[in-house]
Amino acid sequence: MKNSKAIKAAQGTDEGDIVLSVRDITVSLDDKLILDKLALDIKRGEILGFVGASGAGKSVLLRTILGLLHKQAGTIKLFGLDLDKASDIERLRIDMRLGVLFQHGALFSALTVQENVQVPMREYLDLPKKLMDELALLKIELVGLPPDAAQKFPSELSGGMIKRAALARALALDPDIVFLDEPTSGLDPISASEFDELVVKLRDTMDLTVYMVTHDLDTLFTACDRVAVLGNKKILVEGTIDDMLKSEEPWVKSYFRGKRARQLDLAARA
Ligand SMILES: Nc1ncnc2c1ncn2[C@@H]1O[C@H](COP(=O)(O)OP(=O)(O)OP(=O)(O)O)[C@@H](O)[C@H]1O
Repeated sequence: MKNSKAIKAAQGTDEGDIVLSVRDITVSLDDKLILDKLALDIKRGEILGFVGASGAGKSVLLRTILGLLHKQAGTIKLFGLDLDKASDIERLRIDMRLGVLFQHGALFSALTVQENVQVPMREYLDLPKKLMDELALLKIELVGLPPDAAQKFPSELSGGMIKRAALARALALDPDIVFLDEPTSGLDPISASEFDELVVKLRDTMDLTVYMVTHDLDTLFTACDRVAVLGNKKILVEGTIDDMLKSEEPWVKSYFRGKRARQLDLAARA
């Protein structure tokens, strides 16, 4: 366990500590059932790693939580509020407390890094340009990018810098929870591990809650407090890495006790 916030996150069962609560979510796309009465909670201050086989429905769940896909049944509560019952203004306030880093960074290629970071500010806030410029520079610095990255276009950045710029944009409104969709995919192992360290540091300093879809075993072993595994349209298993290592569920067993995972486990315990 990484720090006192993570310990608190692991202990907290109080309703107020649950940032996101998903119950009995059912989603069908093109008449194909993708998620079937799925349930999941994420507690304040924790880093939840979300894994599952390719095509299991991780992105579908994320997009459903964010309101980008329609669900057939179930409830999604963010900060204790049922999204189906939220008024427009409540929904807007909730949206302002969420940050999202989509797969592949998804920066606007025609905008500089600074302008990309300012997109959520322009969407939700009415701030003078000078203040927005200062805020964007603060976020750019926060994610470890040099100040001269602000005026660069995404095509001028390395893969690791693109992820950091996308993270800066996700943090633009000082969110309470960030959703990261495979943030380390495509990065070399050193950049990936630096990105993981950054996420942990931001969680510790900004009191963030992190929901991270990932295939990256390094990330799961080193950065995540808890892991949830999606399979058979539901959460198959959830718990700590130790719980994953003890699980007899076949997919979980082969994923977490395969050769590569065993090497990482030994390294983490050394
Ligand atoms: N908009 C859509 N319309 C129809 N089917 C879709 C749509 N989006 C996803 N699907 C289907 O839903 C299933 C789950 O896809 P999803 O992208 O959520 O998987 P995933 O677990 O995120 O996979 P990966 O790890 O490869 O990113 C797949 O069978 C996919 O083809």
